[in-house]
Amino acid sequence: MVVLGAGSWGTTVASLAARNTPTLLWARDSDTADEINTDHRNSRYLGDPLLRKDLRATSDIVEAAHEADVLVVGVPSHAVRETLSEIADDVRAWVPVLSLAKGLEPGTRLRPTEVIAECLPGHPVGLMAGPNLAKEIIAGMAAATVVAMQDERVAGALQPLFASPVFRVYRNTDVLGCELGGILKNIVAIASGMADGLGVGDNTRAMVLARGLAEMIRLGEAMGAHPRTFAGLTGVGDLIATCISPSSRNRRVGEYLAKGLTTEQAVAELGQVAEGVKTAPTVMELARDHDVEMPIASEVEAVIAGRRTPEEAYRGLRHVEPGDEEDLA
Ligand SMILES: NC(=O)c1ccc[n+]([C@@H]2O[C@H](COP(=O)([O-])OP(=O)(O)OC[C@H]3O[C@@H](n4cnc5c(N)ncnc54)[C@H](O)[C@@H]3O)[C@@H](O)[C@H]2O)c1
Ligand SMILES: O=P(O)(O)OC[C@H](O)CO
Repeated sequence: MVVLGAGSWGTTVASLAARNTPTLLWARDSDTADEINTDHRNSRYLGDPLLRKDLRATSDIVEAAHEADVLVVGVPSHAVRETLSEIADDVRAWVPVLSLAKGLEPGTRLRPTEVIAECLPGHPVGLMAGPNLAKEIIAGMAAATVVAMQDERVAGALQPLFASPVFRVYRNTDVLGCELGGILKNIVAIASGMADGLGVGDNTRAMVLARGLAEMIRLGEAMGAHPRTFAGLTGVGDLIATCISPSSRNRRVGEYLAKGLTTEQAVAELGQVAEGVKTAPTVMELARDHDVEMPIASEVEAVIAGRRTPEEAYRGLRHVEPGDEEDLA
């Protein structure tokens, strides 16, 4: 297996896979690749935990592409096209490709699996998503994930490559629903972080999660996803993990914004990717296209763009007329 992107999640997934199959991780910078090969650590992104000793790393992306019998794309959404365009002619035909990214491509509004399908036509494409905070998984804590792919036979062959006694790998054929769950929960997590930063209380936080989920289902259904998918690991599961975890980068961005940092300052303070920041405006474009109301996402987008403070956003949400709770569509 080859994993592209040696950030927190790409490295963690590569280390999980190395337990089951020979795995090569591509890192953009050679220092990271050297550290993984010699110290079996990625201190910049994961701190001290040891990676599998049999995980190999390289900073040569073409070498990595040639070796791939399964290709896992672990770079952030905005970098998927640029990364794959470097190796489009080097990946063997029919190699399955799995995305780990939880954002939308700015400009095109495409999901990572759609970008992959454009860059590598003819390959079976899917994704892996779920409540998967890298720091917990690399520390050996138990978790579950979902491999989503239209071709169940290929998905079934991929499941055991990532599994361990403490990492359960499910499968799902609703690629759109699973991918949207991972993308949309990041925006709700920013709202949840703002709630934490403002000290608004747990009832409000729970309301944000529940009504945020309603927005996710509304947009998902309008785009053609199965609403039931949002009740699973990639929907409510990932939403809960991201909204409550102190280590979630998206939640932390919300907290920094509530403490008065600008978006630029919050992102700089984080030093890692928080996909919800770049994805929120694109999600609002999709909501308008599909004529779907997403008041929480709309307020988050306004705060990120600097048009509102977090206090004003929460005050604004109080003016949303509460309708029939069951009317998700
Ligand atoms: N960290 C997690 O717990 C976690 C869990 C599940 C999914 N994800 C998703 O995985 C994706 C990657 O996130 P991460 O947490 O590993 O991010 P990260 O911030 O830890 O690392 C980002 C990685 O991407 C690389 N990168 C950044 N810009 C690039 C570019 N233009 N071209 C090539 N490479 C580039 C960096 O060098 C780094 O290796 C995101 O979409 C994220 O939402 C993360
Ligand atoms: O740290 P975050 O906010 O990018 O979230 C990481 C994962 O998506 C949680 O499943």
